[in-house]
Amino acid sequence: MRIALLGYGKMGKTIEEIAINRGHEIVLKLEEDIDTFEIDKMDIDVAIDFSIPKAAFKNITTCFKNNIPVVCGTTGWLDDYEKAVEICKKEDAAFIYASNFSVGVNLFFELNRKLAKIMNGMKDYAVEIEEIHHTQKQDAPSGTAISLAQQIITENDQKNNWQLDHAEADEIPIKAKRIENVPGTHSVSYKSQIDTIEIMHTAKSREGFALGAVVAAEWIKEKKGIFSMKDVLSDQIK
Ligand SMILES: NC(=O)C1=CN([C@@H]2O[C@H](COP(=O)(O)OP(=O)(O)OC[C@H]3O[C@@H](n4cnc5c(N)ncnc54)[C@H](O)[C@@H]3O)[C@@H](O)[C@H]2O)C=CC1
Ligand SMILES: O=C(O)C1=N[C@H](C(=O)O)C[C@H](O)C1
Repeated sequence: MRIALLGYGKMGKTIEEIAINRGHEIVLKLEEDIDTFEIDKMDIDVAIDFSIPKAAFKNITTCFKNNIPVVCGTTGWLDDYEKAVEICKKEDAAFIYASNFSVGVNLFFELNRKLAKIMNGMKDYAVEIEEIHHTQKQDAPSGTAISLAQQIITENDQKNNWQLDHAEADEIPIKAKRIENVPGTHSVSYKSQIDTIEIMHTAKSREGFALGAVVAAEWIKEKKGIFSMKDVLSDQIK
């Protein structure tokens, strides 16, 4: 596959290594405005966007307009997600966004959903999410923490929203910590006066995120439409 990397930072470089090992070719390493490249002439099979929040929407929609399928892992731009979906449909293109591409976190999402269902109505327990990332991260809370909160909100009759740090009774508090070199740690805890129930995912490196993004790119190459990582992993995660 001929892959365009939209964003060539920590994730772009890890994806490059894995993609080449899987027999793909990197034909573009974008670190600036996408308009400076004639991507319509580059014969790109799939674009993988791990850039920055303010560049993601333009990168992605430029690809849709040039009939290039997009895998996007950039977080912190989701206010424009619905607009991107509309453009994708209008252009008959293909799109996968995931706040987290690792298989481990997608298993963790399933666990979170099930635990949220069990804990719904357990009034002695207060739910809380914590995420820890490296100090260069531009957005807070992490996209993964927002996905975890949205899953809990779907299952929990008492919670309608999430809030960074201090939350009202109907909100889930998310704590975001920044510590040098941490690739990504997420926990969901339910605390009562007498005990705590906690689930946690700890990424040991960026390899899982990058491998998931390359697998998603291989999966979406010949498809049209809007997909999720759950679609990509449907054979593995029931
Ligand atoms: N969904 C997932 O599984 C994961 C998502 N992420 C997200 O991916 C994004 C990138 O993460 P990192 O690689 O760690 O960040 P990074 O800061 O190392 O890399 C970002 C790159 O984007 C480039 N860039 C700046 N302006 C650009 C533009 N207009 N077009 C294209 N590229 C541009 C920068 O030069 C930089 O090289 C973040 O939003 C992060 O939250 C990170 C890890 C996993
Ligand atoms: O910025 C990162 O590094 C990460 N971002 C993603 C997020 O915001 O959830 C995924 C992963 O945790 C690493």
